[in-house]
Formats: sequence, C-alpha cells, structure tokens
Amino acid sequence: MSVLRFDNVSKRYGSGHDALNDVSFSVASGEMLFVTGHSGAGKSTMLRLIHLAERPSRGAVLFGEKNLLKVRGSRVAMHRRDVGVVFQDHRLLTDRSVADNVALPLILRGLRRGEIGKRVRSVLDKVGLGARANALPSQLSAGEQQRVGIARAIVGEPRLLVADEPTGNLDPTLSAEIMALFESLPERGTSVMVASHDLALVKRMKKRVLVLNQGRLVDDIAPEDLAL
Ligand SMILES: Nc1ncnc2c1ncn2[C@@H]1O[C@H](COP(=O)(O)OP(=O)(O)OP(=O)(O)O)[C@@H](O)[C@H]1O
Repeated sequence: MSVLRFDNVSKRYGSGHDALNDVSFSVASGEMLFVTGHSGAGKSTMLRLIHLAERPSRGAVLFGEKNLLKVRGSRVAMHRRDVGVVFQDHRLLTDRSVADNVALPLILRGLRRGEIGKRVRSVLDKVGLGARANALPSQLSAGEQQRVGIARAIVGEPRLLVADEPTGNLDPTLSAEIMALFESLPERGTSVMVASHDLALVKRMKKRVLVLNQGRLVDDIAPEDLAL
C-alpha cells in the first residue's frame, strides 16, 4: 500500500519557471527514501507540497486515498497530524522548554496532560534527551536542538516523516545518529522521506533515492543499484 503518491505534479511559484515539473512517484508504507539534487532542484518544494505548506499548480498529491487538493481549512491541521516535519533550522520555540516544544503537537490535539507527559518522556528518551527535558533550546547544542525538532515531529506517531536537510549543520557522528533514528521509524509504522544534497550520506544509507534536476525527477534508484 502506498502512503504517498505524486501524479504528474508541477509547481510554479508566481510567474517563474516550474520548481517541480511533471513529477510522479509513490512511497510505500514503511519505506525510507531520500530525495537529492542540486540547490534549487525542487527538494524543499516537494516536501512543502506534502505537508500542505504549498499546493501543486498541476497534477495531484495523494496521501493514502486522500487527494491533498481537497484538503482545505480545518482539515489542513488534521492532515498535519499524519505528517511529521523536520526543518533544517529546527523552528523551536525559544522561550519554551524542550519538553514543552515536544508536547506542542499533542496539546494542539487536545490530549490529556498525563498522556502528554508520558509520550513526551518516551520520545525524549528515544532521541537521547531524557535528561534535558527542562532545558531551553538555547542551552542545547545544534545536534541536540535538531533532535528536539525530530522528537516533536515523531511524538504524534505520524504515518510519514518528511525531513528537509536534517543533518545540514551537524558533524558526521551526529548525522549518523540521526540517520539511525530515522531508520528505526519504519518498523514503528512511520515512513520516512529525507531531502539532502549530501551525496556521501545518501549513498552510505543504501536506501531508495529520488534524484531531482531543475524540477524534474530524473532518476529513481533502488538501494541495490546504488554505486558504492
Ligand atoms: N516561495 C518561492 N517563491 C518563488 N520561487 C521559489 C520559492 N521557493 C522556491 N522557489 C524556487 O523554486 C525552485 C526550487 O526551489 P526549492 O527550494 O524547492 O529547491 P531545493 O532543491 O530545496 O534547493 P535547496 O537545496 O537550495 O534548498 C528554485 O528555483 C527556487 O528559487
């Protein structure tokens, strides 16, 4: 079963050229894959269409059975429960503790305090930040802040996690830790889609790779076909 499908999707911002041009692919439930390509190739645009920060100009984005074009108004927030998003710049609330940042999606969902506390503790342990729950983001390293962003994205157990250059600012050891964490998600039912221009990292992971070039999907490489 596919969790996500792009059917001939194009996206044009304003009157410019197509940031995405006739892109089609699907992601199976429980799959982890990478999207790569040069700067401006359309990676972020692809992810933004998935979490409804943007809408396609042509074509359809399907999430399970749902055509995202039809998701409007209050249903956008409902959709975002199913899609966790990790941004390169974390986007943490600077005046809130680590635990409060991670709790946010669950508070918006109206979960009970006890349940929220339990889930937040569990996910912070999973990302190795159990001891930093009460710290402010500014008291953490870049890698720790990124892990808070990841904890916030996965605390609601989304069907799909999309991550835009999640290791952009991190050293190789931290990048490897974050990738290991991502790799563990599919077995818990979350598919993972990572945009990265770090080709060395992408090759090392030995996962499926979508290659974008000037908005076009120019390659869709199976793990076994990745050159070593
Ligand atoms: N909000 C916007 N308005 C107008 N043009 C945009 C906008 N966002 C992106 N673009 C353009 O769309 C194209 C694709 O951009 P996108 O950010 O998706 O690429 P990317 O592969 O993620 O690049 P990078 O690796 O530099 O983040 C680029 O030509 C970019 O300038």
